[in-house]
Amino acid sequence: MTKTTTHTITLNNGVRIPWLAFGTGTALYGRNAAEFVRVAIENGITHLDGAQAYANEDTLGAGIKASGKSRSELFIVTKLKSSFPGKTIKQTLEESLNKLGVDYVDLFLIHDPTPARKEGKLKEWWKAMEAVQKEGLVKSIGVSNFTVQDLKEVLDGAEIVPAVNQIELHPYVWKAAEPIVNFNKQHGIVTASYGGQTPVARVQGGPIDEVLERIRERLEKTRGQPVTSGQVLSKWLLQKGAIVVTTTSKSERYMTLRKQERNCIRGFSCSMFSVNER
Ligand SMILES: NC(=O)C1=CN([C@@H]2O[C@H](COP(=O)(O)OP(=O)(O)OC[C@H]3O[C@@H](n4cnc5c(N)ncnc54)[C@H](O)[C@@H]3O)[C@@H](O)[C@H]2O)C=CC1
Ligand SMILES: O=CCc1c[nH]c2ccccc12
Repeated sequence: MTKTTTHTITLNNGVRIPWLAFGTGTALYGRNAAEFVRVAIENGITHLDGAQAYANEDTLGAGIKASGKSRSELFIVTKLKSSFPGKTIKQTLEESLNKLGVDYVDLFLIHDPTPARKEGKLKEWWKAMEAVQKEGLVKSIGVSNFTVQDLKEVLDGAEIVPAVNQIELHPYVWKAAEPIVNFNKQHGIVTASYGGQTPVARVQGGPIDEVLERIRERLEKTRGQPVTSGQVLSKWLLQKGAIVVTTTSKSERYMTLRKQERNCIRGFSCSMFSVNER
């Protein structure tokens, strides 16, 4: 039986969040995610990143059920959609819990601040997020795609500090992201990253390709085992103190978490992708 990942980062409320998350957006957006989720959990992944906007919370729930894991063994995340006409934030969450087949989620994020920012409702949305945590429908609340300005507005008067700010993070956005990562850290907010594989998955031939290949070759030589560029990028994220939210629609790419966990603890880079990933 694959050992589940135990490498975690501690949130500002003492909750421990597994460092590696399987995402059900992007490659799995609007698709049946059940089998991918089940295989991810079978490979030891316990942190599952979902969203109301991904149109697949029901199949995320099906994959969780098919995994046979107990609720307490998993860290389940969903995100508040940007528009919910005629509904309260609590009502959208209750719909998510029903689709996921769970009584609570471990982390509930505001997915995108844009609509609330435009309507001057960021504080109002955050108060509603605080309320659902107090009611026990979620263990932790956080945000996603928040700027420093958005965070300052929410923190002014907040009873609960966001536990997480999930943002796009990889070397190509570091100049813009660094101030947000630093602000997160200064305020006890854990940075979760998405898009971490962009330099190899979406922007080949970019300016870091050469240095990425030099690092990959050096690690492969010193470690005496195959190393992928994706693993180097994951390690870069870990060194920034970030949670790594990634995904794949090719379940054969999974590396067992035992190998990843062992490599991570040894300070080696880790990725969900097989060592044959190119
Ligand atoms: N909060 C938000 O607004 C957002 C959240 N997310 C979450 O993060 C998750 C992961 O986001 P991604 O951008 O997909 O993560 P990512 O940047 O880690 O990319 C993963 C994708 O890259 C592909 N890949 C990896 N290595 C590759 C290689 N060497 N060559 C070609 N392709 C390669 C994989 O097959 C997979 O489809 C999403 O599923 C979602 O759950 C994603 C975007 C926005
Ligand atoms: O999370 C993935 C990117 C994203 C941000 N907002 C939305 C809304 C609908 C689908 C995907 C996304």
